Amino acid sequence: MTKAVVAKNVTKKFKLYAGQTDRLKDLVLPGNFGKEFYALRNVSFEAKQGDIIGLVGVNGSGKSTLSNIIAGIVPQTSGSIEINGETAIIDVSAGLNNKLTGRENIKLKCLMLGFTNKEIKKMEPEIIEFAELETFIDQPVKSYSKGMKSRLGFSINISINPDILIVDEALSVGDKAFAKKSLDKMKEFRDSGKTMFFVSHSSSQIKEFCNKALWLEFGETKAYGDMEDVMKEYDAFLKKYNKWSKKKRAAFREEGFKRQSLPEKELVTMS
Ligand SMILES: Nc1ncnc2c1ncn2[C@@H]1O[C@H](COP(=O)(O)OP(=O)(O)OP(=O)(O)O)[C@@H](O)[C@H]1O
Repeated sequence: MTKAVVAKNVTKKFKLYAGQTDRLKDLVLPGNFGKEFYALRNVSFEAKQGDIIGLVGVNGSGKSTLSNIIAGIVPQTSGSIEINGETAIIDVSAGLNNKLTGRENIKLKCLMLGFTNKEIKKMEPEIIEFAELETFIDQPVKSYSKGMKSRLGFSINISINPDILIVDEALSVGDKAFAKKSLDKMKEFRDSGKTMFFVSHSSSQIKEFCNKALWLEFGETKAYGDMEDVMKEYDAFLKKYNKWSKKKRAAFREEGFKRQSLPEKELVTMS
């Protein structure tokens, strides 16, 4: 079967600065100011065409960073990622232009993807109807609520029918009815044999929806493979994690954060 995405040792480093002075020094002076921080480290996986992959992990584990790299929004620092096909990302901040109206945003996004004016005119009513924005579509997006923006972003990105769809917590905003409608639309997309990455804090959504899962912990791969195997392990971890005291959770995060700040050569393989 065709490979949709092949990631090899994908690593994303950010620089953390103690303050603005450090940031400026790092820009203009020789030497190294600020502290390197690994948002992702050596993440490798293969997704076949038609795979629906759930990205799981506690807050800050690197799910959004990986989503943005797969979508081509941010580059990785090292490692490689091969993407076979057109990607689109749906996330709560949706990448909409606030100064433009809803309708202009639809046009802009579709033009950027190479659709013709005729094709856009045909797609437009469907996008507006799905987003339930008929009355507001000619208002600037800056006047929209978070839920309205998220509905518009969802509707545009699913309608352009990409080969690979990345959905980052898109169902967490807005009302239940829209979440259900979106999930149904995503099922249609899945059943047409497309590839999808699905970030959700809801284990049950991942279980309902995905055939594979990638569990990230502090930017590293904790497990990847068959959804049932990975989710069994992840749910067992969550059960344990949720019972921990605040202090124990903070210590766990502190330990992880320390590890994410370690240079590659000092890293010992995670158990
Ligand atoms: N631009 C940035 N500069 C510095 N650090 C960043 C940047 N973007 C993300 N990070 C850090 O990288 C780590 C991974 O963040 P990311 O948002 O990918 O995690 P996540 O698993 O999606 O989290 P959540 O579930 O809370 O959305 C976090 O520690 C975050 O603070």
